[in-house]
Amino acid sequence: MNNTTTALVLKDVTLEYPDGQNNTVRALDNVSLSAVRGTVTGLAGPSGSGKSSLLAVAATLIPPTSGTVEVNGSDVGGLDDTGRARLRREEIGIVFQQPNLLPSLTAVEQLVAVAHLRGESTGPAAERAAELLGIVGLGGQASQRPHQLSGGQRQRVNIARALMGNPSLLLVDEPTAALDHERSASIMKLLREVTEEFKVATILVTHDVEFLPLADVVVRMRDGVLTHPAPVDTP
Ligand SMILES: Nc1ncnc2c1ncn2[C@@H]1O[C@H](COP(=O)(O)OP(=O)(O)OP(=O)(O)O)[C@@H](O)[C@H]1O
Repeated sequence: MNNTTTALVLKDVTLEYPDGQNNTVRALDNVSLSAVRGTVTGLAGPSGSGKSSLLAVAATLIPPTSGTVEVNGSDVGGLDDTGRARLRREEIGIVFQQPNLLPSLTAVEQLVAVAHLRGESTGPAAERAAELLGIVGLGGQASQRPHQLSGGQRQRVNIARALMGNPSLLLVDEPTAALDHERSASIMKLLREVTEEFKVATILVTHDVEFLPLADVVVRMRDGVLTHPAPVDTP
């Protein structure tokens, strides 16, 4: 691990998808963006503007058509599949809209399963998992399975799970889409707190402009083009 303070650098990233008719759809158009550890970057923009595509490229799940992606100092373009998978495991936490927890596992087991994938042994992993669940406010729910948790609690498990690998970059896609206002506000507050506590660079895609002021930087997308940092109170 390089431990740079800038966890993500996208330089002139363009992403084109085939449209199925010998043409392409340009989802990202010359996007340049960097994200610093300990800060939240809010990413807003209308449906279809390219926000999920940007997260997928940053997550190293989709290679860009052109441009470069650096995660914690490593040039992703120079890595093979194994190298990218390792980088993802070691540097990137992902929180999707739906928590996608495994129905048969307890909250603590959801987190320990991630550690097992990284080759860690159960004892220290269970200790770290319990600590993380405490931090996200679920100290008393460690033995509960997803169906015994509320939507907000499930999203908290999801966030704790994403932090389990000690990432430098946390990519969060519409984390409150399925939650009521009060739960949304507390999830956003939690994301702010863990960003500072774990010194992750958080990129937060949200439709909910009400929560954008909690971001340190707000960027907006339109038609694949990034509108560069705007004041957080810009409507
Ligand atoms: N797998 C794909 N194949 C072809 N086109 C795609 C694919 N995924 C996305 N697109 C297109 O790329 C553009 C950007 O889509 P993207 O999902 O990144 O936008 P978004 O801002 O995340 O939208 P939303 O807010 O609705 O999730 C859109 O025109 C979309 O139709």
